[in-house]
Amino acid sequence: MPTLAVSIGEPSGIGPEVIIAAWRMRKAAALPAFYVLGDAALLAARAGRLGLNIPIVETTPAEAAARFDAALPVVPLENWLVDAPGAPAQANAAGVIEAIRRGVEDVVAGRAAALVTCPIAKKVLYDAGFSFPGHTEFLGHLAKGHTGKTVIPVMMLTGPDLRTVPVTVHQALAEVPGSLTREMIEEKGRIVARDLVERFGIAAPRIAVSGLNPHAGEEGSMGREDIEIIKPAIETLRAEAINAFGPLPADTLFHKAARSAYDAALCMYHDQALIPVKTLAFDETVNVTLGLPFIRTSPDHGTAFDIAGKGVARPQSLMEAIKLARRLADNVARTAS
Ligand SMILES: NC(=O)C1=CN([C@@H]2O[C@H](COP(=O)(O)OP(=O)(O)OC[C@H]3O[C@@H](n4cnc5c(N)ncnc54)[C@H](O)[C@@H]3O)[C@@H](O)[C@H]2O)C=CC1
Ligand SMILES: NCC(=O)COP(=O)(O)O
Repeated sequence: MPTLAVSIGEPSGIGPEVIIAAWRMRKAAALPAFYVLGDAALLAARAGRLGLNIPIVETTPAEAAARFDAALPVVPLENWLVDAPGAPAQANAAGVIEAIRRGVEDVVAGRAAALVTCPIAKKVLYDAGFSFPGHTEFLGHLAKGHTGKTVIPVMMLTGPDLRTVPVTVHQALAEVPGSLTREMIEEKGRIVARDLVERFGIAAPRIAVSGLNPHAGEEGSMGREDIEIIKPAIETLRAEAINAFGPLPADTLFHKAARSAYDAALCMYHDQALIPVKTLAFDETVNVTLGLPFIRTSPDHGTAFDIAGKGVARPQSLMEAIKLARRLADNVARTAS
């Protein structure tokens, strides 16, 4: 069984040090084997800054699992990365993008079982000409390039007690009402329902759908999107035997009793989905992309430039992302065999 690929993400953020910390905790945490698509010199430099002297080995995806116990396996990139914690450099952008692209190539070719991505600094990449809002959309584009099929990548945050999916993702709040469509809600609802069954093993997923406006629009008096866009989308999903229900007022969707009524909440915009799950379990939550022809997970946090290089970044979310990637890849392999 192939091992997991981990893309290094933004080198000036906490990615390199949470990778190092996760590898150091591999035995205690029973972490599945992985290799880093990155730069061994950068990882050694970051370890040195933290007063650590860890063995790092340059290797290949095929040999990484056998090396994992004794050293942190690194599959080197063609682009060089500079270690400057807290000070992102545009010069690193090519390597950051290469790591993601190479990870997808490895998974598609069967050299890796799944891809785990460390956080990128979106603005740094935009300034270097990167034209995708984030990993999610870039991975959809790469997947289409490999398969020739249209791919709708769907962001889901999954924590111990809550899964949430933003229907609109990386866009200005002012643009959300105008861009929200019935088709978008239906497409994402279908993918969530399918992947909860096929990847997460939930036989009959229950999908709560939030409203957009306060009180889900208060019968149209506080906005009409809930009635005109969200409700018809739910009806379509239900007609397809998907157990979606709502639109529900978002302010009462996430308390403990409410959470027990669904397996995932389909939310209308980024913060509506991400605030509750990160507030409940910042260190345990994982970002997973549904709808791709391969498994991709990521820690829920970002680059955390404010603490990069200080040795205080917690690796738990990355470790959960690694464990989930392994579990999902194994589920998919079991179903296919
Ligand atoms: N998957 C990805 O590539 C993601 C990338 N980002 C990017 O990260 C950058 C910074 O985003 P922010 O909103 O500031 O969020 P952030 O998650 O980087 O930081 C928010 C706060 O949480 C703290 N924090 C984050 N992770 C931590 C950890 N593992 N241990 C201890 N403290 C931690 C930080 O120090 C900071 O105070 C942005 O450019 C954003 O686009 C954000 C989220 C996900
Ligand atoms: N806020 C979530 C986030 O920014 C992660 O985005 P992506 O890079 O996984 O698409």
